[in-house]
Amino acid sequence: MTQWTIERLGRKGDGVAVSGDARALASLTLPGEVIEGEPADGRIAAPKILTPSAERVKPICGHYRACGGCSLMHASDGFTTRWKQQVVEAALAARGLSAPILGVHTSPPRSRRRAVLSGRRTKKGALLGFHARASDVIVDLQACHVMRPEITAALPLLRKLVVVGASRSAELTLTAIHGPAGLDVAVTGGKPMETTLFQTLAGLAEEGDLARLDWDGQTITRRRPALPMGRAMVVPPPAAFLQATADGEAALLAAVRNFTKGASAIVDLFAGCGTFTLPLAERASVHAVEGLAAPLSALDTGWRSAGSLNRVTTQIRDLARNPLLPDELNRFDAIVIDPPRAGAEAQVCQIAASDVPKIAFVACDPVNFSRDAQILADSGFKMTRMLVVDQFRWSPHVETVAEFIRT
Ligand SMILES: C[S@@+](CC[C@H](N)C(=O)[O-])C[C@H]1O[C@@H](n2cnc3c(N)ncnc32)[C@H](O)[C@@H]1O
Repeated sequence: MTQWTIERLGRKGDGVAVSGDARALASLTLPGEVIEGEPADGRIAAPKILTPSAERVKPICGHYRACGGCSLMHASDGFTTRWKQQVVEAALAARGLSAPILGVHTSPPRSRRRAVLSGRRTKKGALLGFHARASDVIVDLQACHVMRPEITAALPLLRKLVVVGASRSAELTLTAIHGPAGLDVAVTGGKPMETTLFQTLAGLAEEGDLARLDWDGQTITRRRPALPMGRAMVVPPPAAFLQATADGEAALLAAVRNFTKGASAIVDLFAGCGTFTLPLAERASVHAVEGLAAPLSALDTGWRSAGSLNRVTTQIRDLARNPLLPDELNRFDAIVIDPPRAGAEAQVCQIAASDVPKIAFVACDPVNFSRDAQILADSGFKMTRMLVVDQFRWSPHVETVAEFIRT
């Protein structure tokens, strides 16, 4: 058997194992550990740990070895916090950038309010859970330490949905969101709706006391699954993007409020359902721009029913193909931008050419964020401070919110 030493963790949390000139990835390992194993396709699937790291802890979840939902549960919280901060610092340093990091905000266990699960029918019933590591096999989940307990408690009900609604070959995607009204479940990839299936689904929605059940676009609403966004209440479209934990959202929002302090006209780019727009409208007018019509419509309805907020306007626009131009941006005194993982290169180039004095930049991919940050730095913006936010505890994901000020 070959012995390897783990040099560091790669971006997806796997150990980079080194033996002489050879390199391979080894899951569930930590830097400095000596392991034994043979690689296949560049990966040591089941490494034997010969010298464990002092940062190694016993994973608290019985599914951990198999389930791909988590990949850093074998590391101490202190290690993971430092590692996530280093991931951000290294991505920035690769572009010659740095900024004071105000801290790392980590969401507590069992706080994930939005979970995307996979389901498949079997001869005996159904499999429901996350995929196994680097595999399309579903690990049947009985317990979970990341999701809110209300979602975990609903797993038997969700499994029933898979049994009645999945055809043998297809895999269902079930998005479960927990909010003040209860559970909001959206299923895609299911059998086509017909009368008997509708009656069964309505019965299951009642049995599980679901607030809403959406089946490939057909919706059973028992209660409106409204979520607070500042003083407004918003009913997001089924399976809508939301910040993964309420606690992480609060940390991001506090930073966004702080970084846009004093602005009276704000543009919120990639606005979604209004996570930032509606709270910011308590003290400024906000123009919300987003590529999808449904979340913007939910945002607008939430703003209208809240009543007492400043003016909010909305615009559906593809900001990758058709970014807001400098002339359009210059009527605002602050920009909030929260793009998807790919970042916002096209939009950031236009911001760089504008006169807007400050930006609150929320990002979920440190490498793409660093590319965009460099464009801003090259055009005279200074990255003055940032916060690292870890809403995906025990996973390699890391988010940031940064302040940019034009110098
Ligand atoms: C990371 S989410 C942020 C949403 C919102 N700021 C929030 O915190 O809930 C990114 C948003 O960008 C939108 N989006 C993705 N690609 C887009 C594009 N090319 N143009 C405009 N919006 C886009 C998505 O629909 C999604 O709402």
